[in-house]
Amino acid sequence: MTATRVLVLNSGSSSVKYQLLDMRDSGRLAMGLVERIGEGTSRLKHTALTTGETRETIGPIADHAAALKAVAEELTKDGLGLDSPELAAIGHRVVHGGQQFTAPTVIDETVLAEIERLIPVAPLHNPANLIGIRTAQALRPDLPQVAVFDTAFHTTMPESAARYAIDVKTADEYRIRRYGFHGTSHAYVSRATAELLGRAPEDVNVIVLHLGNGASASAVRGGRCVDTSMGLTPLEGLVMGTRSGDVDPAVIFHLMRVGGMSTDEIDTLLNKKSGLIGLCGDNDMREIRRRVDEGDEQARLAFDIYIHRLKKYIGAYYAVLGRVDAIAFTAGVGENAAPVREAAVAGLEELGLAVDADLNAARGDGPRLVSPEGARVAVAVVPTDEELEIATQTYALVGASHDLI
Ligand SMILES: Nc1ncnc2c1ncn2[C@@H]1O[C@H](COP(=O)(O)OP(=O)(O)O)[C@@H](O)[C@H]1O
Ligand SMILES: CC(=O)OP(=O)(O)O
Ligand SMILES: [Mg+2]
Repeated sequence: MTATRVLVLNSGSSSVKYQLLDMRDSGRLAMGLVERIGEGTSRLKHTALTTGETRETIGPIADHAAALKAVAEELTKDGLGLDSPELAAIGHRVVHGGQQFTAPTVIDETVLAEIERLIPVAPLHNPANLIGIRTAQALRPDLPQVAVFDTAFHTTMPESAARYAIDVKTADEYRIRRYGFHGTSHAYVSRATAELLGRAPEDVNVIVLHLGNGASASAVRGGRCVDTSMGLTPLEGLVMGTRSGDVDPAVIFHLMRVGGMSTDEIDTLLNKKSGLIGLCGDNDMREIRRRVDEGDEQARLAFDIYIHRLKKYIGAYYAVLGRVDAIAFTAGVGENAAPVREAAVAGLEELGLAVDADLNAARGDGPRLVSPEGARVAVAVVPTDEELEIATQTYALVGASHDLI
């Protein structure tokens, strides 16, 4: 039997998203999400697309290993268990791959050691990714496990964009540079945007705005990333759900010297208690918009700061690219929050940027244009699909060799 299925695991700091796909037609067989891992009331939502059935389980799931075992049990109930001979590989999202990993990679002990070495620069993400890999290896030791790195797409950035202006010797010793993240999404969305325009990716310059709980922008010239807003870690750049994005680094010295705060306290402050939640107590854009519409001043200011930063990056990447064919909004906020898209391009008509109010307000599933007809720069909503991209890259790497077995 030819093995054509790929299981994709996207392990976040407190969640696991997963999809099982059949790569003959890239169709989804099952998908789901485990949320609030390690909290009292974890939630597993599983959908078998083969039957259309959805099951939801609420109850404690102590850690990522327990979460993956619960996922494996759900798949087994639908006859899609991990013991299936049709499974060709398991693909894992790995957030930090440093400079070394520029492409999807079959995981061995050396790769695992490198992912582990990078934990200090992705403390929220790489540990969860490692547990996902080790648990999957224990369940199917015979299968190829593939790492698809968030950082890989950004390794094409020129040194002028990737380097910080700090002492070269120190930077090299500690490998301090801009790595960038969400690369799988930036790659998928920039390609899908070119397709939406009916043009080859090589001919198109796109600014991709990945606005989820974590958020990042990238400048993509002819299919290659030339700049991105996240840096050494996923803390830099845009205002996010709980992360500050850009701050003057001296804020940290000030909090240490004057505020008496420890390194860990400042790390937690900037990664978990800042961004939208730090500014107004909510990190969900739906709730923030509801409060703005009710006249809540604090939510209004949080929204305005979020938009101001976004607009600065649009302007910066416009300048980096010189010519922009499209701006693509993606991820939870980018795909769903029409007021964010409208506000982000408001006043940029001189740059050829605008949204059509009706198109922008309309809902839709697939990629779509929201700019007025004939606009110089296309403004698009392009749903991301990191799991499909990971499955495609995983199968491209191992599918062909597996067929020979
Ligand atoms: N209908 C909506 N309107 C506005 N914002 C939304 C909507 N749906 C989701 N979001 C936003 O998307 C965020 C989650 O985005 P997502 O890309 O799933 O993030 P992550 O992958 O980082 O968990 C939510 O926190 C919320 O702010
Ligand atoms: C790298 C990163 O920020 O990922 P996420 O948005 O999933 O937290
Ligand atoms: Mg995400």
